[in-house]
Amino acid sequence: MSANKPYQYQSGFGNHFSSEALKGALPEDQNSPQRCPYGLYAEQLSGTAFTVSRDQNQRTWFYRIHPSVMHCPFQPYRKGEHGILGTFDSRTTEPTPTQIRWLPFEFPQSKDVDFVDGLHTIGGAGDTALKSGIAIHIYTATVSMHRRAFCNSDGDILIVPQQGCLDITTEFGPIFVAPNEIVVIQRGMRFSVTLPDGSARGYILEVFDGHFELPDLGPIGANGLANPRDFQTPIAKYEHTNEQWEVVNKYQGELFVATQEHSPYDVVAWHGNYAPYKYNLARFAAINSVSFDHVDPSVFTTLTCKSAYPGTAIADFVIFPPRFEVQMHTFRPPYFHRNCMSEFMGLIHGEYEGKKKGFLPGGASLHSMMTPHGPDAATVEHAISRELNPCRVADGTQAFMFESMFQLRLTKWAVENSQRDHDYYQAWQDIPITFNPNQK
Ligand SMILES: O=C(O)Cc1cc(O)ccc1O
Ligand SMILES: [Fe+2]
Repeated sequence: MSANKPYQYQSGFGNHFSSEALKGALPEDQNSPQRCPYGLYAEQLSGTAFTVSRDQNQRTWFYRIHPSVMHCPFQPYRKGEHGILGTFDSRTTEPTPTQIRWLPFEFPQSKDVDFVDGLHTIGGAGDTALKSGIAIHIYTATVSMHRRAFCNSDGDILIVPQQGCLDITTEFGPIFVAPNEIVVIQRGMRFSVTLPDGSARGYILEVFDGHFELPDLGPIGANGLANPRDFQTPIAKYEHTNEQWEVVNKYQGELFVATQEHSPYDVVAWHGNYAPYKYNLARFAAINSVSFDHVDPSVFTTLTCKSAYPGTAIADFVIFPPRFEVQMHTFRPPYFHRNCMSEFMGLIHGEYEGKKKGFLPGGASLHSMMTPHGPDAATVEHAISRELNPCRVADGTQAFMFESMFQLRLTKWAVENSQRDHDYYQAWQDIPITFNPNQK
């Protein structure tokens, strides 16, 4: 893994940021001067409807060399060939309540698959056109994007790199993310992914409505979990070239491409609160039970995309961080359960505390709404017989969960994937049955 490049960032979550690569490029007293400093053009990027309440309103003003409208018409790109979906109905996807697990997703054989071509939708719910639902994607890429930008009109994406760093150029400036960090790139933002390690694999959660926020802390108080100051937003950096670029636009789950004679990364300055950010999962300040019983994993919510139902998320991004476990007279692993939310899990590195076998870095599992699941037999055997001394759990490990109020449907790619573990149900078949009516 390459070292984190010394990029500079602005710190804070949801701040009104401002950044200029050329001193004086930001108009000082207004957004849209008749003529902007240095002859730049002002362009607004809206992340919420103009009229949403002030506390929800998100937008950014770019000061750029070319207005981004200077491009040729969009044409279909790899229609019917790419692996991406934006609508999840009976024509395209199938539901299954069975527990599903995938071994690590395979890299493409060919050495010319970039981040866009290497995207595969696993499943999702709803429809981008109605701005209702989510999608979960996997990326496996073997080459950097070359004079090509990606732009998603369908929603915000949260990228979880699992293998390989991503050096991401955005309209807001460069962001460098390594495994164990995440990056959120919101609807409509152009970005290009370079692979400093030659290849990369990871997971993507896409929400078709709303934006990710920090969860409320309630009785926890003012600090803890993901702290706002640990979120990092890039600073402006521009290039002025007249080479030909492609902008690949995901719109309604389809891809379209347009060419233009300038770099999309010609933003000299910007200000606003609609901006991408990264976060290092090692910064998560975990809160948990220090007495007894297993606490629900919601204590590990890192980011949440709220629905209209208070407390019920369109999607939560939950992590299982290294920590101490100290609960007495307690079955310590994740409990057996059936959930009214869908649970998609991935593993960045290490071994998940609920599974001794088969859940591997770069793989995934799906426990659908109300589908029974829990620790595997080997984990149970250990948990019911071990000594409950305080100890470290999940050291050297980082698992995560995309938890959603929606019922997910799976793509053919996911269902028929060569990495699907058809024996997953075996994980629970040897759980020791210890019932004895004569011994309490
Ligand atoms: O199913 C899982 O492994 C995720 C999970 C972890 C946990 O600690 C409690 C509940 C839960 O769904
Ligand atoms: Fe679960």
